[in-house]
Amino acid sequence: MTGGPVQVEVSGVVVDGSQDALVRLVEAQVASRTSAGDAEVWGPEAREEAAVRLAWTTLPATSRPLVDELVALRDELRAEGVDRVVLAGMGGSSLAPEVVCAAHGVPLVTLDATDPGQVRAALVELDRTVVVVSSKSGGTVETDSQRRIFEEAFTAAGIDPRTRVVVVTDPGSPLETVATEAGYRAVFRADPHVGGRYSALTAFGLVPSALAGADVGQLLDEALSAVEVCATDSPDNPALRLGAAFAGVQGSTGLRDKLVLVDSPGSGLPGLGNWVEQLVAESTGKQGHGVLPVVVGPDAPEATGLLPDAVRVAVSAGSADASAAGDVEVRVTGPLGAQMLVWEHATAAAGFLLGINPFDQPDVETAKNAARGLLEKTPEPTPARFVDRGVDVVADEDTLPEGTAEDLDAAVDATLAHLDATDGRGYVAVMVYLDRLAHADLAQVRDALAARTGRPVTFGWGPRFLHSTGQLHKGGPAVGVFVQVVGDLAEDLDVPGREFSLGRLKAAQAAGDADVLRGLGRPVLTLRVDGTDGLAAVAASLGRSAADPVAGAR
Ligand SMILES: O=P(O)(O)OC[C@H]1O[C@H](O)[C@H](O)[C@@H](O)[C@@H]1O
Repeated sequence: MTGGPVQVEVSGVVVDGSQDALVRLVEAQVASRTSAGDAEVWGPEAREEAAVRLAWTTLPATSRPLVDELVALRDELRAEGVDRVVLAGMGGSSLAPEVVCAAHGVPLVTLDATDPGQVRAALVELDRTVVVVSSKSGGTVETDSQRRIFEEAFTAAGIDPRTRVVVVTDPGSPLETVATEAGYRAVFRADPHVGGRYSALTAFGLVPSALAGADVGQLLDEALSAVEVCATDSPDNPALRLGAAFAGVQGSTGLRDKLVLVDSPGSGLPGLGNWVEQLVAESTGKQGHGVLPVVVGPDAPEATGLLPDAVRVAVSAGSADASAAGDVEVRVTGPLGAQMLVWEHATAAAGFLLGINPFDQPDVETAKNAARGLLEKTPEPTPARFVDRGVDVVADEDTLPEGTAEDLDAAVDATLAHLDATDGRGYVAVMVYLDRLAHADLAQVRDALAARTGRPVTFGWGPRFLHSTGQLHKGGPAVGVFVQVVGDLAEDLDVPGREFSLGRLKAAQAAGDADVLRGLGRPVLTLRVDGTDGLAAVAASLGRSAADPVAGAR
C-alpha cells in the first residue's frame, strides 16, 4: 500500500522516535475503528461525546449533494450583481473556508472579530455583498453581533437584509429559529454529528467557499481519495504516521508536544497552519495534556533550530519546492481536501495516544462565562500597576511581585522570566485584541520574542484565538506565560438590540480570559493602549532584539 494522495515523510528524531506510538495505533486499530464510527476508541469517558461526533470520516461522500445546490446559489447571486462574500463566524465556522478560499485564489472577507474598527471596515460595498452567518451552536456572541450589525447596515443602505443573509447552522439551533422567522435567503443545516473543528467538509466549510468561487467539488474529490487509506490499520497510513509524529515522540525533557508548523510562502496551502492550529490545540489541550501548535515562517527561530520538546512539520500541496521550509522532521505533501481529512484522522489518533477526548472543549466555556459575567456587570477595568510610554501595565502580584518592575520593558522581562519555572517546556502566548488587518505588523514581535526567550511563541488575535489555542492555554500543560495587548484604537460600534457595544464586548472577552488564566495560576501581563504611541511602545518592548536578552535568559 502507498500513502495514497498524501505523503508523510519523516526524518531525524521522528524516524525512530515515533515507532512505538505508530505500533500502538496500528495494534489498537485506531484507523479502522475511527472510520467505522466506533465511539469506544478514546475510552469510557469520551464515549458519549464520540458517539455523536464521528460523521466527519464519511463527509467526502455525504457532502457531495451540496455542491450543485451551492453552485446554483452562487450563480443566482452573481446574476444579481452580488459577488462579495463576508463570512461571520468563529473558530471552526470560519477557519476552513479561509484556507479553502486562499488555496483556490478567491476573495473571502472573514469576519471573526469584535474589534469595532475591523468590523466597520467590512461594512463596505454592501450593494454587492452577501453575508454568510455561520454558527454551529447558533449562540456565539461574536457571530450574533456581526449578524445584527450587518442587518442594520443593509437596511440603512436600502437593501432588504433577508435577500443578503445566508445562514449555516445545526438543526434546532437558536440561529435556525432566527433565520426562519426572519425569512433569510437560504438556511443550510449542517450535520450535527460533526464537531466545529472537524466541520471543514460540511456546509460550514463548503457554503462560504463555494459562494466565494472555490471549486468545492474538487475539494471533496481530493478528500474522497484519502478516505480508504485513512481507514487502514497500517504503519503506512499517513494519518497514523502524522499523529505518531506530533503526539508520540519523546525528547530530552519529555514528550515533544510543540508542533512547529512551518508555513512557507509557496506551499500552495496558505494559512493551513491556522486551521491545523485550532484542530490540534482544541482537540488535544485538556486535562493537563496537549500538543501546542506554533505557526511560524521558515526563518523563525523555532524553524531554524530544533527545540528539545518540539517537532517541526511543513505542509505543501505538492508542487512546492520541498526545501523551501528548510530542515523539518515531517513533510506532509498532498492536495488540500486530502490533507484536511488526514489531519483530522491524525488528531483523533493523537487523542488516543494522549489519553484524552479529542472531541470536546471543556475550558472554552469558562472564558465565555467570565466574559458574559463581565458584560453584565461592567466593572471598572483593573487598575494599572503603572503607566509607561502610553501603556497601562496590568498584572497581579504573582505575575509581577511588588518592586520587580517600574517600566514597561522591565515588566515584560519579569513576566517572561516565569519561563524559568517551566523545566524547559514553557511557551509564550501573545494575545492581541486589536484590528488584525490594520495592525498586522505587530505580529513581527513573535520572531524576536522567540529569539530572546529561546522558547516557542504563539501569536493570536483576540477573540479569534479563544476559539483555537484558548482551550489549550487553560486546559493544557501549565507552562504558558501570557502577554495580552488590549486596545481601543477605533471608534466604537453599537450592537443593535443589545445593551453592549463591540468595544465593550471585546474588553470583556480580554478581561474574562485573563481572569480565568490568573485563576489557574498562569502568569498574565496585560498591556492596555489607547493610542498609537502606546502601541508603538508595546511593539518596541516586545520586539527587542536578542542582543538585549531577558533577565535570566534560558
Ligand atoms: O460554530 P459556533 O457554534 O459558533 O462555534 C464557534 C467556535 O466556538 C467555540 O469556541 C468552540 O470551542 C469552537 O470549537 C467553535 O468552532
